[in-house]
Parts: sequence; C-alpha cells; structure tokens
Amino acid sequence: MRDAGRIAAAIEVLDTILNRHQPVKEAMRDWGKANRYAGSGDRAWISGLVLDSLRRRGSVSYLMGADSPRALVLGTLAHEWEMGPDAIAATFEGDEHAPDPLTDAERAGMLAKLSGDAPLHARAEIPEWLEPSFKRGFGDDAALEGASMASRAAVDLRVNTLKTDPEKAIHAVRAQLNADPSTLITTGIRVPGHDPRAKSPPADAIPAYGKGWVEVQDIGSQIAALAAAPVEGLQVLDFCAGAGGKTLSLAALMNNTGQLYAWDYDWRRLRAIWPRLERAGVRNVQVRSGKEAEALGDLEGKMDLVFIDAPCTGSGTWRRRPDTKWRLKDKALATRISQQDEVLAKAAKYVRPGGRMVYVTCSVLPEENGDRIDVFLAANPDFRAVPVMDALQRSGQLTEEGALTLAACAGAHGALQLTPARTGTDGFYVCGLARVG
Ligand SMILES: C[S@@+](CC[C@H](N)C(=O)[O-])C[C@H]1O[C@@H](n2cnc3c(N)ncnc32)[C@H](O)[C@@H]1O
Repeated sequence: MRDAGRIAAAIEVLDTILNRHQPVKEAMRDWGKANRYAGSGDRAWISGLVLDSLRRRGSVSYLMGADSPRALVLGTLAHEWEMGPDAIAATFEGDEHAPDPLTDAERAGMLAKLSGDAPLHARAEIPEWLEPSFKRGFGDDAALEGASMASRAAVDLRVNTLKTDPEKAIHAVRAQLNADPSTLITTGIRVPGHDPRAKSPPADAIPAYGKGWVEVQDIGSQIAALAAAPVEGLQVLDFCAGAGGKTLSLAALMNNTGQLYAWDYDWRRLRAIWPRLERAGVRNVQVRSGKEAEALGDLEGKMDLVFIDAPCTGSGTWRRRPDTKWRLKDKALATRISQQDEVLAKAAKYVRPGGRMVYVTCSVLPEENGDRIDVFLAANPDFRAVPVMDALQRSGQLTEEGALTLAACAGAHGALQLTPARTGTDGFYVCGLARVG
C-alpha cells in the first residue's frame, strides 16, 4: 500500500475505536480481515499511526481545533511523525485511495505550535476531567508527566533466574533483537520502542522466550515484585494473581523455595497461569481457585507476605493502551477505588502478626494509591507503612543507578510512584505495609 491509502485506513480504524468504542486490537483485526491485500508492514504502519493518534489526542485535537479521527490522524502525522502538510499533500496527489485534500484550517493546525498557555489537559495529553488528579499527584510536573505517558513504550523482558542468568539471557536475546540490560535492575532487559514504520520480530517469538529464559514484563512491574524481598523460604499469598505475571516474578525471587499461593477472585483469569508456570520452571506455586472462603480459609493469619496487585484503572499503562485513557470515566474510577478498599481489607486478614503486605497498582492517580493507603491505615491500626526502598535494596537486584533513581521516587508512606518520566517504566505505585499487632 502507498502512504495515502494507509492514512485513509488509519482514519477509518480510528473512527471505529472512537465512535464505535472498539478496542484497538479488535478494530485492527477487523480491518485486516476486510482488507486482505494489506501486508504485515502495512498493518504495523497503520496501527502505529492509530496508536500515536490516541496517545497525542490531547494536544493534537487542541492544535487542530477538531477532535475527529481525520483531524487526529493528520495532526499526528505533522506533530509526531514529522510529515508536514506539503509532504502529505504530495502523497495524496493522484492517489485514488487518498483521503480528501487538506483544507486551509487543517494546514494551519498542522503547522501550529503548542505553547505553555495551552490548557493542562492538552499539554498533558489527558482527558480534561483528570486535570485535578494530575495536579494533585504531580504538581508543577503534571504536563511533563502526562506528556511522557503519551510516548511509545519499550518492550521489557525479565530474566528468569530459575532457568538462566542475566549474562546468558542478554546474549540470547541479542541474537534476534536490539536489546540492552536495564539501567535500573540487574534482571531486566530492554528492547527499545521502535518506529512502527520499521519491522522487528515480537519479543515472545524469540527462542529465549520459548525456553522460559525471559518473560515479557515491564521493568516497573518487575520492580513492584522486588518490593516483596526478602521472600526466600516464606509463605506468600499472591491475592490478585490474574494471569500470573507477578506470580512468576515472585517465584523467581523466592528461588523456588517456600510456598507461593496464587489466587484470583476471577478464576477464569487464572487459567492462563498454568502454561506460564510450566515454561518458567516454577515449582513452589499452589494455584488456588474458587470462592475466597473455601480457597484460602486455611491461610488466614498465616502468611509471611501478602502481595496485592490490585485491580486499577491502568492509567500507568496508557503508553501501551492509549485508547483506555479516553475511555476512562469517573464512574469507572469510583468502582476501582471501592474494589481497592475491598481487596486491601480482605487481603490483610491473611497476614500473620509480624508479617508484611505489598500493595501495587499500575496507576498514577493518587485516588487509587496513597489515598487508599490512608484509608486502610486509618481503619487498621495494627498495620503501618514501611519504606519500599528497604525491600528493594534487600532484593540485591538494584543497579547503582537504579538505587538512586528509585529513591527519588519515594513519597508519603515510603511508597514509590514510578512513571515514564521518572523511571522510563510504566506508571506503578508500590507501598509496603507491616502488621505490627
Ligand atoms: C492488576 S490485575 C492482576 C494482574 C496479575 N497480578 C499479573 O501480574 O498478571 C488485578 C486482579 O485483581 C483481581 N481481583 C481480586 N479481587 C478483586 C475484587 N474484589 N474486585 C475486582 N478484582 C479483583 C482481578 O480479577 C484481577 O485479576
């Protein structure tokens, strides 16, 4: 396909996402089925443009003075893909698959510049209703933090120390991919975010992945799991195990010792955990499914550590799933908040006196993070917050740079707020708690 046809396709796909509320993956899949002549390079180009248009919707709609799929795609080509109006007009010329010619207003929007006077929601690339939350969470950095959440994300890998070591793993990964060791943790590998116009194999298609040497996991998520350290030989409950991403990290951190119980309120999510445990060579996990009382009743008051990877809005992952940023509404945030309070209250009863709890969200919104800890601590005087940095240091997996960078992310309760701007990771909140009574 020529670029003009690809641009027309991106406008069409974005329309189904924004106006028919289809998730990006489904919309791309349906478009691919209906347009079988398009090759994998075309699809990567089109979905790359659609994703960037969603990431930059805040500033682009402001500059273009319109929020239509066409305005967003044209504005993104100009402001993110560095294709100015003349270059685009040239690709449209004489191509029967091209969108309608550019209007003067579109040309002006494509050449406009974002100034410091633009409203915060445009500079931060966020929905307007989230401005107060961003201001409270980030203060003067709100625009910068939001803008970096509109960038493309790298693909991160976690070295599975149950099967290999970081040196062998990076060697194996580099045979197929351009990759570097993480600058923050010794067991992380980063495959830099690539230009969607260039081709590269997916990380889960490489032999090192098939052998269980590496797992696809954002470095922020890996750091959140390290906040459980030290855990070797302990009794640990992963209370929101889902498809098992953190379970696998915790099992590796435990070096296959002790006992790790994996449970999720939604048993269907747990199904994906089995092949993953097998591939990773994990032997210390008991998957518990079923209603909480029956599945976990015998563990009450006995756990050395309870890990809560709480249900959340996922605002920390907007770089990877930018459509969810615009779909998020205040009602959904309120639902998440009440689930978080419920999960904290329920999980706490499994912690033995003297035991610990780790609360994690992949969100940057204070309503889901520090606010929830304030509410929990007020209702549970037998718990206190403990600095996450202490646990991370004890994991033995921080690099020198990691220790410095992460220490700078500590805030109230000694909790860490990771963000793309601060740590180059997804946004994660990590808080350590200890049961004193
Ligand atoms: C962030 S996801 C977990 C992801 C998983 N730990 C991983 O690393 O792949 C949150 C999980 O919390 C579970 N959960 C547990 N209790 C819940 C509750 N009361 N309400 C909603 N979700 C709950 C959800 O089913 C969901 O799988």
